[in-house]
Amino acid sequence: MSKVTIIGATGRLGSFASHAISGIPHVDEVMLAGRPGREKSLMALSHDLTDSCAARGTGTKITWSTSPADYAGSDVIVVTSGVPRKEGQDRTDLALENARIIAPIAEQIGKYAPDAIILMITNPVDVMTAVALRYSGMEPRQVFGLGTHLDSMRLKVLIARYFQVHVSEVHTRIIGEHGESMVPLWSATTIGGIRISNLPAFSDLPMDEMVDRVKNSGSFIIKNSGATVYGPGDAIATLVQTIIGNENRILTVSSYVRSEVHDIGDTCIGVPARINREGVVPVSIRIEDAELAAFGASVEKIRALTRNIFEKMDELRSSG
Ligand SMILES: NC(=O)C1=CN([C@@H]2O[C@H](COP(=O)(O)OP(=O)(O)OC[C@H]3O[C@@H](n4cnc5c(N)ncnc54)[C@H](O)[C@@H]3O)[C@@H](O)[C@H]2O)C=CC1
Ligand SMILES: O=C([O-])CC(=O)C(=O)O
Repeated sequence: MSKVTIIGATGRLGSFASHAISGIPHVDEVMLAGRPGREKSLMALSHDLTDSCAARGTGTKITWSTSPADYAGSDVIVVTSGVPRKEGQDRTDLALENARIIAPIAEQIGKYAPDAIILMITNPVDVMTAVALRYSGMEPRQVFGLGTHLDSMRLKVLIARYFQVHVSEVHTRIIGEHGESMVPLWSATTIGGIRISNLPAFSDLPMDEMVDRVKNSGSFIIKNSGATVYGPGDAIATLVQTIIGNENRILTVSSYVRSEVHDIGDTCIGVPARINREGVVPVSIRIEDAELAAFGASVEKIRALTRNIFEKMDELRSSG
């Protein structure tokens, strides 16, 4: 029996992610969670998703709750609660506002579902993963964020199109911040198992344009359609399936890094990590000098922002 809870389920991303998760094999229950006052919306969504499961012929049970006590028994808890950015904003602009929303949610998860695995989505996702880790009191392996998994998928599609190959032939990773300082690992990019730099077309590859397109993907979609929904929603479902199916895949997610990448760490940031039912553990890697310098800068940026948010949260709490 597997139960997956989505906190923030009435939101644009939360509702589509709930739909995607309800189709994962061996997910028996999807619980839609939200704040008191959202009962009608949660109930209506649960009816709609139940109809969807009936139409797809799946037996997934859809439940809903506004009580954190009902987080109990969850194997995975996906958190999408919080404010999304508006056109012109950077994800980091949301840090304090969303930390104030995520901290109490994380405390309730730590209280009622201390054995669950938390998948953090709320932006800025690296900082919110650290907030969830701190306030849930859970172990680092139990708390991770969507990180640069979606960015890696966005880059993968661009590379596949350029080389006119099926996406499954491309392996690539973006590490670091889910944001401006993200770092593409061209040294870890292969096509059909061949390192990309060994292919003749590599010298003409518009690498900077491709990375800019990935960096601007979220803001482009938000500007023109209001929110990113299907890309992150299906990426969330992939991660949930990897946990529930105990798949041991290595995906690039925001995880607490100690020393796995050239001893740089003490922050939550996007790195390759092994994911299974026990949770998420970063994989030790060595990368090229230029990539390392960029990753170091990205870690410093996120570590400084995270510390700043922790200090502000401490001040807010001590002033009542
Ligand atoms: N990491 C990633 O790749 C992605 C992250 N996101 C992030 O996910 C979050 C949600 O995005 P959307 O679903 O588009 O937003 P939305 O506005 O449609 O939904 C927000 C959800 O949060 C809840 N919420 C808002 N304020 C709250 C509060 N004070 N306490 C408790 N719950 C509250 C709302 O009830 C709603 O369920 C944003 O922070 C967004 O930036 C979105 C897409 C991709
Ligand atoms: O861009 C945003 O704010 C939402 C997000 O993180 C993404 O889709 O990459």
